[in-house]
Amino acid sequence: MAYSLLRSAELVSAVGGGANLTDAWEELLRAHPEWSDATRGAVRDLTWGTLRDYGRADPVLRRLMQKPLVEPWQALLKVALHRMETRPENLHTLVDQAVEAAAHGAPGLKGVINGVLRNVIRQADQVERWRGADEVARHRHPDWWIARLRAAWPAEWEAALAAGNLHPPMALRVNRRRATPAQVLDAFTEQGIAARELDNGALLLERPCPVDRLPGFAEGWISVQDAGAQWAAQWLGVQAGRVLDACAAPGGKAAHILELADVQLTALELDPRRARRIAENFARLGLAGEVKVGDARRPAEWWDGRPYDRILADVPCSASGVARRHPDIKWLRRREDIPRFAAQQAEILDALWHILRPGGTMLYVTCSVFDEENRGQIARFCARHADARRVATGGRLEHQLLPTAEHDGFYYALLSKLA
Ligand SMILES: C[S@@+](CC[C@H](N)C(=O)[O-])C[C@H]1O[C@@H](n2cnc3c(N)ncnc32)[C@H](O)[C@@H]1O
Repeated sequence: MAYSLLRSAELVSAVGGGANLTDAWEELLRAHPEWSDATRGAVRDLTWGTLRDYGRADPVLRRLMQKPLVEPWQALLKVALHRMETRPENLHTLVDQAVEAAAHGAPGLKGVINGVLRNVIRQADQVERWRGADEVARHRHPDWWIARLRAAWPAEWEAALAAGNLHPPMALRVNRRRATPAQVLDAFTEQGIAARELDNGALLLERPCPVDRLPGFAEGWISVQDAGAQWAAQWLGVQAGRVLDACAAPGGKAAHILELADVQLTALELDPRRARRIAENFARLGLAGEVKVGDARRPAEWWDGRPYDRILADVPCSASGVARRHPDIKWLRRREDIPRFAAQQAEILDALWHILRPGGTMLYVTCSVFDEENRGQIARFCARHADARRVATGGRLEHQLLPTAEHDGFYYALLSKLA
């Protein structure tokens, strides 16, 4: 336990210093090929959990300490507090393990760490009151994030924040070229895997499960894809013709389109490393689509001059709708990042509009919950382009999916270009 606490503290501390969690985690795994599944699981759970618990430690540590410890020891306290709150059995053993974690790297801090954590145990009721009185600790999101959501969604914001703190659900997309949802569910039942079908055909697992234990995964029957992302192919409404997925990696939505319709699809991606993952996914699923590396803002560099019938613009965004999967997002994003994302999205949309044929449609998608990237973005786009018309999908002109227990947060709006 001491070892896992320390490794997790180092990761939490790295994210606090601006590191991307996925990159830092992969680097750590490469450095420790000897780790057992149990060690990997323990470090991951502690780290992801502590980061999901944004703001829970601060009001406590602020009151119990005169000044923060140097890193990673302040992060060690946060990891320990997370563990104490989520697994309140054997608290004293946990404190001993946290002290043990400090013993080698910072023996001089053993006393402070011991004192702070034992105070947390002694003053448990007070600790709860401090957390209850602190909005950030209550909602586990940055204050500016809470304020934006509350202003935009006065009735829904609290439920959306609470759902954003849950362990993410695991949903699957069924490759309709190879199987039906009923066939997949039958195969799951035989293996004792509980799942159910949602409105849009996505399968929601009762409990997340490693993909290699899922029957049909290796055969390309299914892919992991959040249920909220599985509206894209349906709402883009593809049957035939030329389709561009302009921001395509790792290729989940592009593959879904190819599973549903015989179209000529180009999957464009700016990052060459990520573009390779699109090709790998197409190969596993037995799909034929063209993969191109290029910048959606600069069609002159990669476009063949023939307009597209349909464009999917699943643009880079704050990823605020999927923060429970990447909890470092809550620590790394700043309020001033949102207008930067919005400007980049507008640039992509404007460039893509020129290569859409008159009469064609473009589906705008983000995994953001912020208006500036969503409703506001589309309103500004329509004000700039007199030939843009909004088209209803699923009976509505736009869909802001806020995170729930079933799906992540997404925004969708379909635009058609006047012929
Ligand atoms: C939200 S993700 C796309 C997810 C993908 N559609 C799927 O369903 O699997 C956005 C992607 O756009 C890429 N991207 C960012 N800026 C881009 C640009 N200017 N042109 C093309 N791709 C870009 C990012 O590297 C990232 O892979």
